[in-house]
Amino acid sequence: MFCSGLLLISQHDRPRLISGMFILISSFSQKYPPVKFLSEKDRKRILITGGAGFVGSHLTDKLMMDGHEVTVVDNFFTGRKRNVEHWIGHENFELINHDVVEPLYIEVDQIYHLASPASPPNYMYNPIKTLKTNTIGTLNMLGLAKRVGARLLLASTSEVYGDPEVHPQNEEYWGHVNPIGPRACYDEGKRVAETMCYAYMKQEGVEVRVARIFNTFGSRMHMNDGRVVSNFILQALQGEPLTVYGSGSQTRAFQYVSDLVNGLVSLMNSNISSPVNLVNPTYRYPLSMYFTLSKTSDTLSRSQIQFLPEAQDDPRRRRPDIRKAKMMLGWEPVVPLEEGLNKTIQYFSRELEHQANNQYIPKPKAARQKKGRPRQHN
Ligand SMILES: O=c1ccn([C@@H]2O[C@H](COP(=O)(O)OP(=O)(O)O[C@H]3OC[C@@H](O)[C@H](O)[C@H]3O)[C@@H](O)[C@H]2O)c(=O)[nH]1
Repeated sequence: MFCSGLLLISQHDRPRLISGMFILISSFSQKYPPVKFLSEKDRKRILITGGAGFVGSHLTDKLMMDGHEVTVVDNFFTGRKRNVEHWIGHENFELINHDVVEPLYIEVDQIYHLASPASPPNYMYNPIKTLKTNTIGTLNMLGLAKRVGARLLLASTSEVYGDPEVHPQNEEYWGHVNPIGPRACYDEGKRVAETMCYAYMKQEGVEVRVARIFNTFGSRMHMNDGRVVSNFILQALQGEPLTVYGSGSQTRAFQYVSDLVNGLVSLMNSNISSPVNLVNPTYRYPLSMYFTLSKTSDTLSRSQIQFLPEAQDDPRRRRPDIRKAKMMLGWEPVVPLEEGLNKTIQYFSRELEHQANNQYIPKPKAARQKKGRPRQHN
């Protein structure tokens, strides 16, 4: 049939028809990453809000490969179709362009509620929207969980501890947050999201899980993310000085994204309804991160440092206690910092190549800083 049709079309149109046939054939034979077979009893219908984002897309990969049916909902503010495009068309996968600030009516067994910008420049970009996402968005997802009897895991944050006055921070610590500062839209947004989870649990019997996620890095971070690891790597790869805010002596604990994803899945499937810290507890200063990066790559070791004014309300010390996750989930991070950084450097190198081919190289975003002249250092 195709051949006889081909005889009737012009010489000019032939290549177009042939390339159309090629797309059709290749879309039928599309290869997906390997997916386990799960029986009806074990296979869950899982919703991931923010599933096209940095963490959400890695979680999507794990749950898809484990054999579940995954629905990703994203408004694509910081998420990207590219992050999940390898699943599009798979019978277990669905991608919905939807903002959680609007209600959603679907049937699911579990909800991983990750939707929210997470890096300081992104969540400060539109603080009202960040508040709406974390409050109205969380109410909508808890309402959905209640209606369909699903379990909901909230991606909360170490930022609920604010600028901590107690070290290390275990889950009992109530935190030290400035409720009217520039970070409040996220810190307080996540704090009230936690409050909502426990109100729905107590009043409506909704099963909730709360992960307090500390600094996470890895592939699929946005080029414009603005957090320290992506900024340092991108700046170094582009031969620019690394921007250190303040003295560079603030402390943070970092984890590679695959460790976090395993922690989220363990928590969801555990019986722990109280909050759990998830991170690699080895903590570092931004400056020491620079020295680790220098050891990891020659290009990075040649970088200069530029000291800029400190970011407003930047937590001075963050030092997690993860004994609860270890004891109650049997989870602990396994990817060494250097190995994670190496993978992330490779990812950003490829991204830069890709962007260069498209003649577009976005610059990392800067944090909102205190006023004052930058200090001069070498
Ligand atoms: O270019 C930079 C970026 C950041 N920094 C500093 O590096 C430290 C870490 O900053 P990041 O922006 O990576 O991350 P933050 O710790 O401020 O916030 C993060 O915390 C935990 C997560 O849950 C949150 O999603 C994220 O907001 C801060 O002290 C910051 O001032 C720099 O010195 N230079």
